[in-house]
Amino acid sequence: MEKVTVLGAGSWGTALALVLNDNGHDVWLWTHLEEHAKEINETHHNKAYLNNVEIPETITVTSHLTEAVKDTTALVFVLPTKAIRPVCQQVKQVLDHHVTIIHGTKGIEPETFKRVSEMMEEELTKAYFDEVVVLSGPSHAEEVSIKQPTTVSASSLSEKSATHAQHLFMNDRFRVYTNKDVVGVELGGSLKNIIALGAGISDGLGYGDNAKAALVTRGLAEIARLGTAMGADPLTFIGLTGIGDLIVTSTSQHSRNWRAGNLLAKGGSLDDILQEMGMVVEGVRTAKAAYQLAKEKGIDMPITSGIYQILFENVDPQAMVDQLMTRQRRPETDEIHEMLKAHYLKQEQ
Ligand SMILES: NC(=O)c1ccc[n+]([C@@H]2O[C@H](COP(=O)([O-])OP(=O)(O)OC[C@H]3O[C@@H](n4cnc5c(N)ncnc54)[C@H](O)[C@@H]3O)[C@@H](O)[C@H]2O)c1
Ligand SMILES: O=P(O)(O)OC[C@H](O)CO
Repeated sequence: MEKVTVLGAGSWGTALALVLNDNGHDVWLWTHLEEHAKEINETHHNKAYLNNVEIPETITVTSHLTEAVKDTTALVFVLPTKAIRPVCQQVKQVLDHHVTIIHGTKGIEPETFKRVSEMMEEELTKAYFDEVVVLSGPSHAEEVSIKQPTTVSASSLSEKSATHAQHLFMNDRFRVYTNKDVVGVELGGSLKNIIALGAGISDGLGYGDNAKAALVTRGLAEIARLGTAMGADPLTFIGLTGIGDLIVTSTSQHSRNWRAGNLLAKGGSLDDILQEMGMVVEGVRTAKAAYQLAKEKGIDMPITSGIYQILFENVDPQAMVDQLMTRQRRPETDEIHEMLKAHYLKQEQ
C-alpha cells in the first residue's frame, strides 16, 4: 500500500481517487477549497462534480496541501489546465522528497502553446521527480466511478515512472497501457476536445450520424497533422489517446465539451453555458491555442478554425457547416499517407 495524493477534487480527480482506493492505496484527495473538503467529509458525496457515487471514508479529503503531500509516493494532478501552474507553484513550496508526478489534465496553454507536462516541468523542482507521466485515454469520470471497463495510457519518457503509474492505477476494470509518446498522447487528449465541441454543435443543429462520423474522421486528420508537426508519432493518433478518446468525447452525453457545443448550437451564449455547467470545458481554451498554433505553423485545420470562429467570433454554426461543406474539392488521404509513409521510412533507416 502506498500513500497517493490526488490534487483536484473535481469529477475526474474524484473518479481517479476511487480507482486508487479500490486498489488498496492510502488515498488523499486535495481540494483548494476548505468548504468543499468539509462538505465531502460530512456528506460522503461530491455533489457539484460527481454526485452519483459515495466517497468512502478511507479516502482522506483535505484542503491542507502540506499534509496531503507529506510522505506521498505519487502526486496526481487532475486540474483544469489553467490551474496547473498556480497549483505547481504551491506544491513546490511544500514538496521535499522524490515522487512520481502524474497528470490527467487535457489542454494546451493558449499564451505559450505549452503542453501540461511542459508547464509542470517549468514550475516544479526537477530533482524531485524523473519525468512527468500523462494519464490519458477514453475515460469519463461518470463511468470510471461506477467501475465500468475503461482503458487508458500512462505515457512518460521515464519507463520507471510510467510503470509506477500503471501499477498504482491498474485493476480488472481500469486497464493501463504504458506509452512513450508523451507529445502525441498529450496533444491527442487535448485537441479532441475541440472536435467534441463540434460534435455537440452538429447534434444540436439536428444533424445525424453521417455528420458526426465526418467530424470525427476529418477532425482526426487535423489532429494528426498538427500533432505530427509538433513532434508526435502519427501512429499514436490511431490509439487510445487519439481516435479512442475522440470517439468517446464526441459521442457521449457525459462529455462536457459535447454538452457545451450542443447548447451553443441551440442558441446559448458561451459565457452563460460555461457559467451554468460549472465544470471545466477544456476545448474552449484549447481551440484558442490550436487555432493560433496552426496559423503560426501554416497547418490547415478547417474544422478547428470553424469552431474557433463559432466560439470567439460569433459566426453562426449553420453558416460554418455550409462553409466547411463547400470548401474547395481535394483528395482525402494524401497527407495522412505521406505522414505514415515518412514514419515507416524513418524506422527502416
Ligand atoms: N471529467 C472527466 O471525465 C475527465 C476525464 C479525463 C480527463 N479529464 C480532464 O481532467 C481535468 C479536470 O477535469 P474535471 O472534469 O475533473 O474538472 P472539474 O471542473 O470537474 O473539476 C475541476 C476541479 O479543479 C478545481 N480547481 C479549479 N481551479 C483551481 C485552482 N486554481 N486551484 C486549485 N483547484 C482548482 C475545482 O475546484 C474542481 O475541484 C481536465 O483537464 C479534463 O479535461 C476529465
Ligand atoms: O467531458 P469531457 O468532454 O471533458 O471529456 C472527458 C474526457 O477527456 C474523456 O476521455
